[in-house]
Amino acid sequence: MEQIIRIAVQKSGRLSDDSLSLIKECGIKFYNGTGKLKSTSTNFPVEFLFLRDDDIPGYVADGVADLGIVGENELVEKDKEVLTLKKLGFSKCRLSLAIPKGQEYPGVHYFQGKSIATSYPKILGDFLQSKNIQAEIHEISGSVEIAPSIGLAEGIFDIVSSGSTLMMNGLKEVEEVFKSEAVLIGNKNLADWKKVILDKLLFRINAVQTGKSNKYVLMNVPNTSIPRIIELIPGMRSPTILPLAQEGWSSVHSVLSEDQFWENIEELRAAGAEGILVVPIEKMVL
Ligand SMILES: Nc1ncnc2c1ncn2[C@@H]1O[C@H](COP(=O)(O)OP(=O)(O)OP(=O)(O)O)[C@@H](O)[C@H]1O
Ligand SMILES: O=P(O)(O)OC[C@H]1O[C@H](OP(=O)(O)OP(=O)(O)O)[C@H](O)[C@@H]1O
Ligand SMILES: [Mg+2]
Repeated sequence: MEQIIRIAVQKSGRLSDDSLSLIKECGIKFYNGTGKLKSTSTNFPVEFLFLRDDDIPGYVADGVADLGIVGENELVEKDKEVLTLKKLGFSKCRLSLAIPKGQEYPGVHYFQGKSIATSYPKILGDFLQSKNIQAEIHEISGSVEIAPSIGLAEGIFDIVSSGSTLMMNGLKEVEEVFKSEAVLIGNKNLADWKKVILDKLLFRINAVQTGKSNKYVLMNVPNTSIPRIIELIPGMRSPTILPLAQEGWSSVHSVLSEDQFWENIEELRAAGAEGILVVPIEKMVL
């Protein structure tokens, strides 16, 4: 039998598009037709399981799936024994306490004796305990923001990203408790041959992530400025310098992180750089 590993990804929701894009950017091809809950890649030894995100930590802990992509919020809430292998940088959000907009908020003791609706009873319970607050946790599975307006609870504890769902429901965020993003998780007892496949996958993910956080930068520079420009943009090893057709000028190429580019842009121009182009990098292997 061919040796393949299983990766659990969310079937549809806030994680699924970015999870599938990352897999595709890693050059892994698979068929993803609607309704198909299992798919084997045609060019990488992996099978995908498309699941509810709630089930992913448990499936990975039990070894039904070897790897999974899930939000840290769900991972910590489910409290399963798995390895966190890599932060993936998407589906960033936070878990926060919120109360009706018109209420005054004197501090976290506001919640003493109150009722709070949430889909994250464990994370909320741990937070309240750490603050020595007794509150009634009312677990509901979705549409948590509706709870105060229908008299179900006095406050809520739920996912916030832009804050627009809170605003639309007359609520305000008062305590940020937990920051989350998507992570790649793995079973704790992967066989050695599975670890070999995992290493290949991590290598590809790293190349995609490093590419995304860097830019290829090209600029025209008078030759007299080249030493100063090299100081400003050292590049991976050192910049490439090619002569322009016009005497006394060169084209300087380098790889920079986006932040570094913006930090140095004024100095680059002051040093005489012009015609500066910034180009995205698809993959980068250091
Ligand atoms: N508004 C948001 N912005 C960014 N990330 C989010 C947002 N909402 C949720 N997430 C992240 O994406 C994960 C999945 O969110 P989603 O709303 O798709 O979950 P779900 O409704 O529980 O899906 P499922 O049907 O798979 O159980 C969350 O656990 C969280 O990590
Ligand atoms: O701060 P915001 O940008 O408004 O995002 C927060 C909302 O996003 C998620 O719900 P989603 O829209 O995914 O719907 P769901 O209830 O189906 O999970 C989450 O449950 C919040 O309700
Ligand atoms: Mg879910």
